[in-house]
Formats: sequence, structure tokens, C-alpha cells
Amino acid sequence: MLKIAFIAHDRKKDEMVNFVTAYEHVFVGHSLYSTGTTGQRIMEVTKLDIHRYMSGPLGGDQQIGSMVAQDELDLIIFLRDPLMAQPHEPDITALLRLCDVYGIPVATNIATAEILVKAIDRGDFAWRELVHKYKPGVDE
Ligand SMILES: O=C(CO)COP(=O)(O)O
Repeated sequence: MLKIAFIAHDRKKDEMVNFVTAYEHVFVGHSLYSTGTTGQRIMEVTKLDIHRYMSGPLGGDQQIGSMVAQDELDLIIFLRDPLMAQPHEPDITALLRLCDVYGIPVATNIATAEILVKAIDRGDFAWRELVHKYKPGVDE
């Protein structure tokens, strides 16, 4: 079971809802997380159970970043709006930076999200289980 987070900016929320609905059969077996409004929108139209953090501008991206830092997240689908400035831009940058620090797969547009979801379906993310088993500082 993977831990997957969904985040979408306002003008990308319809796209996110359509995407998650189309692949609900893939996501249903996993632990799901989201920022506040994104999760609410997805749960309105699917049967998925999503743990919702705060809304992005109120700290939701940072809460998800904290999961990344604690090795508690395997994959993020973050549909960003590249054409609209966000008040919490530093939080967004910080989250993406942490994904790079910890090597967490993150899709920032729908084309990459499609590829990742197909990889999940094929079982390509089984390597994440190995990462979880190896805890630096404990196993060394
Ligand atoms: O702003 C966001 C991510 O940066 C998303 O937050 P919401 O899901 O609460 O709209």
C-alpha cells in the first residue's frame, strides 16, 4: 500500500477531480492524503477516503512536506497553476524541494500524473517498500 497525496490549485481542481475519478480503481487500495479543498472536492464525487490537511495557503503544503521529511509519503500529484501567482509560493517551493531531497516522485502536471498512475497500477512502486524497510541511522 502506497501513501499518495493530491494537491491542486484552484484552476486545476476540475482537472484533478476528473483525473482521480478516472483512476479511482487504482487509488482505492492506497492511503490517501490531500490539502483541504482538493480533498474535499475529490471526496464529493468519489468513494475515496482521504485524510485532508489544511488548505494550501494556510499551511497544507507544509504539512505534506512534513510527511515527506519523515518518510511517510511515497508519491505526490500536485497540479500547480503555472499562470497564477500564489500567496504561499514559498511553501510550494519548499514542498517541491523536499521531494527532491528525499527522491519522492511528484507529478506537477496531468501528463506526468498519467504516467505515474499507470506505473502504480503495474506495481512499479514496489521499490518504495524497500526504502521504508531501510532506515538510515538504524540499519547502519
Ligand atoms: O493551495 C494549494 C496548494 O498549494 C491547494 O490547497 P487547497 O487544496 O486547500 O485548495
